[in-house]
Amino acid sequence: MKPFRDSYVQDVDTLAVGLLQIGAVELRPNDPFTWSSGWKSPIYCDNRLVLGYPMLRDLVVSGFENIIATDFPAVELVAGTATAGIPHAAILADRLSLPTAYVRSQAKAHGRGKQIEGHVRAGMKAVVIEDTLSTGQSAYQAVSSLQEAGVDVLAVLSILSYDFDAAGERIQESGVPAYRLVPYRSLVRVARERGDVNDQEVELLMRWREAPENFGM
Ligand SMILES: O=P(O)(O)OC[C@H]1O[C@H](OP(=O)(O)OP(=O)(O)O)[C@H](O)[C@@H]1O
Ligand SMILES: O=C(O)c1cc(=O)[nH]c(=O)[nH]1
Repeated sequence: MKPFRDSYVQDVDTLAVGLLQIGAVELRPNDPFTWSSGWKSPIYCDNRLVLGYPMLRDLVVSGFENIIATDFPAVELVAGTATAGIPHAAILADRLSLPTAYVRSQAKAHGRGKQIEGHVRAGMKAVVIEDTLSTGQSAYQAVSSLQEAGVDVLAVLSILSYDFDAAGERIQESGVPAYRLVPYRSLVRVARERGDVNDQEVELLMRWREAPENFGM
């Protein structure tokens, strides 16, 4: 199975330019970011900012819609990862007139103690919406939770993926493919073309991607 899959009619460069223009991408090689996985990173991409730009937001949701129309027309549920996947999942579900739900990183410690919020039935065909795929832990934990509830997860759709080998292995193991609107390499290429980064920074960003777990150690 090919783990990382491209979107179809989505214009990757337009979307990458959009992310760069709104300042979603920040480089801090000398003061690394700490990621959700605990990894240290010279780059952070805050795709939550897309929510404040309706045209860019529309481009994202249209990109997801194209993937579904082409490869998963039978989808019955659009599930978001908490928290950053939730708004995109809700907008997409609204467009497709489908139910939406979201998956917490952990079951709630009070109330009904749920990890999956929303009405989910066993046998439903679903896609999982994620904003950024790094190690894939958040998205594929959501996939496992949904599968435990009997949901048939067809794919994970994200705005950006770093396309790490570690994520690729996780995807292969699960058998659920990951589509991304902007692959990391495209983001870096477009950033270089626009002059957002210089050749030295491009080299750092590409070298870092090969062994991301060791950065800043
Ligand atoms: O692929 P992974 O290694 O899991 O990393 C990616 C996840 O990390 C971020 O979420 P974060 O944990 O920061 O929470 P948020 O969505 O609530 O902002 C991001 O929104 C993804 O969900
Ligand atoms: O892995 C993460 O936590 C992460 C990376 C990134 O670039 N952006 C983000 O929101 N989270």
